[in-house]
Amino acid sequence: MSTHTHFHTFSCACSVLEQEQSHWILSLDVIIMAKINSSLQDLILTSQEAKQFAYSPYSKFRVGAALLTHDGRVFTGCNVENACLALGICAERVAISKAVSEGHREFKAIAIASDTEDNFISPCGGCRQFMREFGLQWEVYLSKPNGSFLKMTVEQLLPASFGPEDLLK
Ligand SMILES: O=c1ccn([C@H]2C[C@H](O)[C@@H](CO)O2)c(=O)[nH]1
Ligand SMILES: [Zn+2]
Repeated sequence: MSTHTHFHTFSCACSVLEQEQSHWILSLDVIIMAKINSSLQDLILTSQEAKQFAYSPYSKFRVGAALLTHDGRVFTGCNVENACLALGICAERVAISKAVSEGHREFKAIAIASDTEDNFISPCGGCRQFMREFGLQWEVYLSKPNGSFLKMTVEQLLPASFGPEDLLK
């Protein structure tokens, strides 16, 4: 009898512990998600800040990008146009080139910002290929000025692509 009571008490304590544990795990999940969301918001905000430096006197179309590396560094870029119009370069390629030129080739995500309110700013075909060079499974955040975004992978943006592996065959 006493063993049973003891067992009962123990199992009660156990289920309370389990509940507490799952509560903590849930809370931790919420904290982790909140952290991921806030760092994502940060990345989008950083791309909006980078947009301020856009040199786009010809198109008057400002674009900013913020690239997050595997080791947590962020490289920014803006579009840089030229009187020889064809020489202009996109924000995304500036950010990627800045990172690569400082030894970073592994990327987690890139956020892109423009002033367009009606649609999520989408990277041009050239930039998609430029991103693809450094992997297919990383994230591209196409954003609007209000901070809303569309999340896509490089592969979704450039399916059936040609890449560095194809040259090794
Ligand atoms: O995703 C994009 C789309 C456009 N542009 C630039 C190129 C050009 O300077 C201007 C108008 O196309 O915007 C970017 O930098 N990134
Ligand atoms: Zn581009």
